[in-house]
Amino acid sequence: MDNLQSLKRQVEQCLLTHQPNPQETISMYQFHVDFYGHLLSWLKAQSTYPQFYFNLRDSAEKLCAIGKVRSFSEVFSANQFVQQSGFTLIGGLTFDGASCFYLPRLLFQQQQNRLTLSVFIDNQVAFSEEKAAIAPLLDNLARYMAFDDIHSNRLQLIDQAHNQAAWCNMVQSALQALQHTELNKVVLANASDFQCIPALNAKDFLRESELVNTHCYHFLFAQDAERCFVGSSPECLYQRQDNHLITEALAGTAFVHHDTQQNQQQADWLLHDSKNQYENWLVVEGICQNLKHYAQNIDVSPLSIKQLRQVQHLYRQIFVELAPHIGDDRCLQAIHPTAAISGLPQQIAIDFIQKTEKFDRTWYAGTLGFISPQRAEFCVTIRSAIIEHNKIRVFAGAGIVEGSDPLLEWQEIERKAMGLISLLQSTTTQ
Ligand SMILES: C=C(O[C@H]1C=CC=C(C(=O)O)[C@@H]1O)C(=O)O
Ligand SMILES: [Mg+2]
Repeated sequence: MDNLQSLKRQVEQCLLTHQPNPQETISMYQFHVDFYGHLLSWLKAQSTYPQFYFNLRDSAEKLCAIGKVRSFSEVFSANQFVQQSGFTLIGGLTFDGASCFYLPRLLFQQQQNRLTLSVFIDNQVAFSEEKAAIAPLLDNLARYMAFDDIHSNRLQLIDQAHNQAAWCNMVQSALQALQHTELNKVVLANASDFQCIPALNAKDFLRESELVNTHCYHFLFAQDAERCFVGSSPECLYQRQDNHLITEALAGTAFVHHDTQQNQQQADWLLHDSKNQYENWLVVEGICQNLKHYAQNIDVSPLSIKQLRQVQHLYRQIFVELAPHIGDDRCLQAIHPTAAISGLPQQIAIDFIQKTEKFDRTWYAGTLGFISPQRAEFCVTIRSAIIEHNKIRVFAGAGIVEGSDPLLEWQEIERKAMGLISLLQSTTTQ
């Protein structure tokens, strides 16, 4: 018997015997099975929202969730709930810092081929209502939907928040601000809207991205059936195990060449280029400044290179020993948004972005991940897109510092966007 069928039976059985315990506001039931399917193919067959998928960059671990039992619009209360209940919350922060954390109805955690399903039941709601809410999820629990090939889907560029000329003007005004104000760095971004024929399924798209955009986090967050935020990001906001936190500065970019020798030359150039070194160092400085009040110790690794499919980046890890009782609410608020996506000084950069960019970043350059009592992990939601019916909006940004060349920064954002766009056939370029 398929293992999801067996999971479904176990959950059904459990609901038959569930006795709401007045001491327990929320009950959690956990089930374990071997699993050889793909959680995105399972998610594709589900019709309950919100939907969440998080494939971790540095380990063979995936989280996948549907439905919602509790939500938290403040990180403080989200963290408090995690500490008190011991449950895992998923979600994150938009670029602007709006918080969206929740306890899902069903949470799958996959480690290699081992799958754990947690089912949450709210004891503050009549059990008959809970059963009625869970029934449609149970109906679909053992279902998958095969992935469709997306290679023949065609993309046509229909609009851009900033075309090349407008982008260059925007970078020029940032360069002026760098000269005449306290601003040291600002990360500017663009949004490109494509029509996709036929309409694109976000799960097919992310599956394709997982296959080729390796060494990345892969994430999907759909609050409803209308639109879905997806992406494959190389950047970790932080990972925490007890009071050991690792964060990073990923900033400074060169293209990737197919020729190995030329690629190595690019990497060598990037490692020694002062503009890119400065772009990266400001991220380290921003993170260290913001974390110093919460840390007992901070160590910064030497510069290295993170190679991706289209671009390569300067990369430093930052190892932090947190002071006692510092929760993920403080960590998130201290680290997000880093100077890799906002700039430095942080508030001046954010103000500049808000008055200059002609689109709303929403979840682009935000963060998604999970919080549990022992561990937490979040990625920075760059290299991302919003898929809405037959439209896809792709985001890409670049750090502007003294010495930035507007046209080179344009090429940089276009190349970053290619990480996702190249998964489909692009028929128009501007
Ligand atoms: C803001 C983005 O990239 C950041 C991460 C790595 C390198 C960057 C850069 O070199 O400009 C950016 O700071 C993006 O991809 O949208
Ligand atoms: Mg750059």
